[in-house]
Amino acid sequence: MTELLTPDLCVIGGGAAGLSAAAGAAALGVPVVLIEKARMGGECLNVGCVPSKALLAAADAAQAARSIAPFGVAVSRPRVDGARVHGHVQRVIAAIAPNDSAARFGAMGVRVLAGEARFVDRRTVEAAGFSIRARRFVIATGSRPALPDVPGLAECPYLTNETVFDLDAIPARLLVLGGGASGLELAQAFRRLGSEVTVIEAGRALGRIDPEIAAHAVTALRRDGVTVLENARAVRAEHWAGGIRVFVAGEATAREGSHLLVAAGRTPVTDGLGLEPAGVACDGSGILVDAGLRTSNRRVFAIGDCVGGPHGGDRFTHVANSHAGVVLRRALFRLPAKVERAETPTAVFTDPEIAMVGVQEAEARQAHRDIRILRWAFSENDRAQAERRTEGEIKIVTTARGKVLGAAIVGPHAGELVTPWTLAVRKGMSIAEFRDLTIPYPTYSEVSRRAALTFYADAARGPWVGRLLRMLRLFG
Ligand SMILES: Cc1cc2nc3c(=O)[nH]c(=O)nc-3n(C[C@H](O)[C@H](O)[C@H](O)COP(=O)(O)OP(=O)(O)OC[C@H]3O[C@@H](n4cnc5c(N)ncnc54)[C@H](O)[C@@H]3O)c2cc1C
Ligand SMILES: NC(=O)c1ccc[n+]([C@@H]2O[C@H](COP(=O)([O-])OP(=O)(O)OC[C@H]3O[C@@H](n4cnc5c(N)ncnc54)[C@H](O)[C@@H]3O)[C@@H](O)[C@H]2O)c1
Repeated sequence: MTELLTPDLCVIGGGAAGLSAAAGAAALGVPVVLIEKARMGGECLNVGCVPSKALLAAADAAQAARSIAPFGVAVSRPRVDGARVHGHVQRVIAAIAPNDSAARFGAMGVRVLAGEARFVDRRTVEAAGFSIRARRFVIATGSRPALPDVPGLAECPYLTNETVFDLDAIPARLLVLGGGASGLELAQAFRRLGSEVTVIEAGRALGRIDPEIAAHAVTALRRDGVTVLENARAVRAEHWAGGIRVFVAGEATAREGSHLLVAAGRTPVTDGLGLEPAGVACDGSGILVDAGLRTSNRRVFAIGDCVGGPHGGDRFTHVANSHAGVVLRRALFRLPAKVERAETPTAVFTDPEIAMVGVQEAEARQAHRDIRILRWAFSENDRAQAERRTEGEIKIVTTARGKVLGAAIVGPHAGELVTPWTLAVRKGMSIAEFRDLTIPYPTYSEVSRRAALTFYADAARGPWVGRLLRMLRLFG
């Protein structure tokens, strides 16, 4: 017989989204049940952000050793030990895992159930031998790697983000299918760890990023020795004794690799959830929600990677976290909260790093009659020169009157540098706020102020400034 639980909130999925929702509710003293069928921490901790950034850190260390001579320091050529790199990645996961553990959430007051959850009707979920009849439900079941429709691919041995971090040897020749954030981060990491890498991308690499900004990163990958094929649609894949071959439209010879990594987008996890008896609508893009993340069943919300439709598709951990905040305000406090997508920054952790927030140039030109583009190059930044990290630029989009619409940065610490611009977009701030800031010297943050100052460069040389200065001279 199943035991009945009647919490205020039942959260399905213990990844970034579900954990944030459960922790926030528990902090308010709300009775919560959290159901996770696999590993607590979900994708980000186990097979996403954390292992990929740990792998990139190892790769950057190897690259730093290779690039050390101009500093006047000599070391022998780095030797990469795949098994020890794997050990490093797993130890980073293990160091963070206690934060997401069932024990920690139990101590917060969350009732954690290990099992697969399924709706049996509009108000009841079953899992791990329990029936859960909650006031509100939050679906946070995430996404899985999509397998593109390429003949032969399904029959080939291929890696995805779910298996690539299990490798304890560096692949000799890695083919990467997909040139999005996953594909390029991992391509650069494996190249710097010693693999020969070819990226096969059907459209433009980093196609979601402002093209000028993306070009810096793609050029840097090519300089590292990664072959990046753009407008290259994979049309067939085959497995042979020597590895894997991928045929690209318009190319006579196949690309060959010892390993193939598929990083070609995501599919929401909705199967087996009982969405039909729950009265929750979904389509191929994910669970359909309103701007406040409520599904077609008013008691049920969806957050994180599983969200589809016009309010979904931003598949990032920080988006999952902010979704959780919206749902807690709506479900617990009944406040009219909604997702503010324009204020959401994104970052890609290639070297040089990329970060963006708000409206980018192409979109701003469509929406506004007159815009200003402000830039500053990292090669004009003293700290960047001192550290020999001069690749990249900051690009700010404002209205003609200087209201900040968006920012895109490619260069060292871009992911950190984007935060004041996120605030500016959120608060509708003027570029004057950056002009008037005092920033410690020498820091990378100075690129933000220097870009802002260019807004006034023409005005400073304008005739009225000269007239004003001549008039002030009359007073002594
Ligand atoms: C290689 C890679 C690198 C990434 N790097 C970054 C990055 O640097 N920064 C960033 O912001 N984002 C990054 N992301 C994206 C980020 O990992 C995801 O956006 C985020 O993890 C989504 O969180 P989620 O909670 O929605 O889903 P998930 O983390 O997938 O969690 C869903 C959980 O639900 C569970 N579940 C599913 N169905 C059921 C069920 N029926 N019953 C019970 N449990 C269930 C699953 O087991 C899973 O644990 C990266 C992704 C990849 C692939
Ligand atoms: N730094 C970060 O925040 C970070 C890092 C990695 C992943 N992520 C998230 O994870 C999600 C998945 O990333 P992703 O890179 O897999 O997806 P993506 O959708 O960003 O990129 C997939 C790429 O694969 C290409 N592609 C698809 N089918 C193809 C084919 N047959 N031949 C050639 N190319 C093909 C697409 O054109 C696309 O450019 C993204 O939503 C992203 O938000 C975030």
